[in-house]
Amino acid sequence: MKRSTINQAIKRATTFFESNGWVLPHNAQWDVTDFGLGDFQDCGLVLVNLAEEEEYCEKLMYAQQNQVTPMHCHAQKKEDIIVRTGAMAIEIWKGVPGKNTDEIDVKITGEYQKIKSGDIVELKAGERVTLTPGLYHKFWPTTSECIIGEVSTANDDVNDNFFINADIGRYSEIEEDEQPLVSLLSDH
Ligand SMILES: O=C(CO)[C@@H](O)[C@H](O)CO
Repeated sequence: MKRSTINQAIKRATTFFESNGWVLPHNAQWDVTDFGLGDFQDCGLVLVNLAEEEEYCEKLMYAQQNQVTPMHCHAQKKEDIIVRTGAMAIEIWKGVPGKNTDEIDVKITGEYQKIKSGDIVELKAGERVTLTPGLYHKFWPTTSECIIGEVSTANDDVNDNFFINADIGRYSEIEEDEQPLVSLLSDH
């Protein structure tokens, strides 16, 4: 991924965060990824790790319409994915996508709902979904821009992301075509 694309994504996310009243700490831990696929606009995510503790983690994320965070699950992490501004869709599977279309009980905005494995759940600002370990998920904004929160148990992006697409690498290789605006989590 080009450093210029990363810089531009950070500028755009910052503008949208600010215009929606989200103030970041001076030492914000930025993480921008195209998941190693080289097509950031279609498959990418901007993340800021707000708190990363042994017991819990909080992130703020930004994506544009139809920019997908690809299908993955976590073996350890339980997370709430929360729409802060805008709206998004999230596809949820009980196990490996396509294999199981059973009904599953998923907590949506604090209340269990029965959905079919593989269903796409639409969430608008203020709404959240609780993803337990093993639930595969893929999400994308349905509005031009979207701020997405994540509150979870311990986060380990190096060892606890299991993507369906074997070509995916969680952190992108960076092509240094201009000076970094900020250093990313993956830079150190
Ligand atoms: O868990 C999520 C989204 O479900 C993010 O925190 C990961 O960083 C994506 O790889």
